[in-house]
Amino acid sequence: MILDLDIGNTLSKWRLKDANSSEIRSRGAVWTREEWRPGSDIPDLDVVEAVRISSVARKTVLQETVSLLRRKVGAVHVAHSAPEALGVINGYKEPERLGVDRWMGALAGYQLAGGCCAVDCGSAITIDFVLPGGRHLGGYILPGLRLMKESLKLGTRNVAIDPDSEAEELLAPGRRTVEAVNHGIYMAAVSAINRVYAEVCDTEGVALPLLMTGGDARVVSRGIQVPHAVWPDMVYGGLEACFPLTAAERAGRMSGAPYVPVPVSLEKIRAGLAFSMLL
Ligand SMILES: Nc1ncnc2c1ncn2[C@@H]1O[C@H](COP(=O)(O)OP(=O)(O)O)[C@@H](O)[C@H]1O
Ligand SMILES: CC(C)(COP(=O)(O)O)[C@@H](O)C(=O)NCCC(=O)O
Ligand SMILES: [K+]
Repeated sequence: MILDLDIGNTLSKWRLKDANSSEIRSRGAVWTREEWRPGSDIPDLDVVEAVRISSVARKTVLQETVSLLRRKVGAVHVAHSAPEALGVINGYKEPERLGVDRWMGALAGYQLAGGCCAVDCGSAITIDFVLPGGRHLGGYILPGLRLMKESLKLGTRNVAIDPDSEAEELLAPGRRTVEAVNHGIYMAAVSAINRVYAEVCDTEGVALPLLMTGGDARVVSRGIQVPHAVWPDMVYGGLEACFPLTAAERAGRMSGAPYVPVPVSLEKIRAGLAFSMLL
């Protein structure tokens, strides 16, 4: 079994993948905290022959996790942001400072779709661009839905957006504080993604496939008008691409990868942008 770990600022996600059949056998998440420990909802390490880790948590969390795992598992692979990997050139001036979850998403998106816009809606919302040919442009970081809500301190922090809500409902003016807050932050997230996508495609002269991941991807995606795909395992896809262990992975296949969304034409993207700016 292969254990894949995606340690975010809020949640540490894991999944167990069968090295022979490539099937995902189980998955789960625990709060990111001092140390990642095998426990009730975390897999039994006896069946694990290799671990792959993407972590944006504090260095000590990663160090402790790795030293715990190294005692029990033969192969522990830790992903790092690099100046170049798998045909993608990191756009950061200091490439190692790019969040490794963003780097994993960019690599996975590039492997799947050639160029892409990779959006990760977690504690933060990140929007990264990779052009066909592999140049990563860098990206945008904004607070995630939960962080935006917590920063307001209006006593609404415990009333989450219902992930099953329709976008239309969430974009309407709120008529109570909690509704005004939820609809406001939803509007902020959705309009930022729509706008950034259109602006960068316009500037670069290319309509890029849009891929979304993260805990809030499903609800945010309902407000995104252009074609896109939600890929919950996108960060894991980057781990598979960087550290291929199975035959399927060595052939470039990533578990749970979606069909590549066909973007609308650049003309349509530009028309939408002009319309929204009343040009
Ligand atoms: N069951 C859940 N528990 C906690 N957060 C959730 C849950 N479902 C959705 N979320 C949302 O997902 C976010 C965490 O998403 P995730 O992509 O795991 O973040 P990160 O990678 O930053 O840890 C939270 O900030 C919250 O808005
Ligand atoms: C931007 C992030 C906080 C997003 O993390 P997440 O919301 O997935 O927990 C993370 O990618 C990070 O710590 N990045 C380092 C800074 C940067 O990418 O520029
Ligand atoms: K994120």
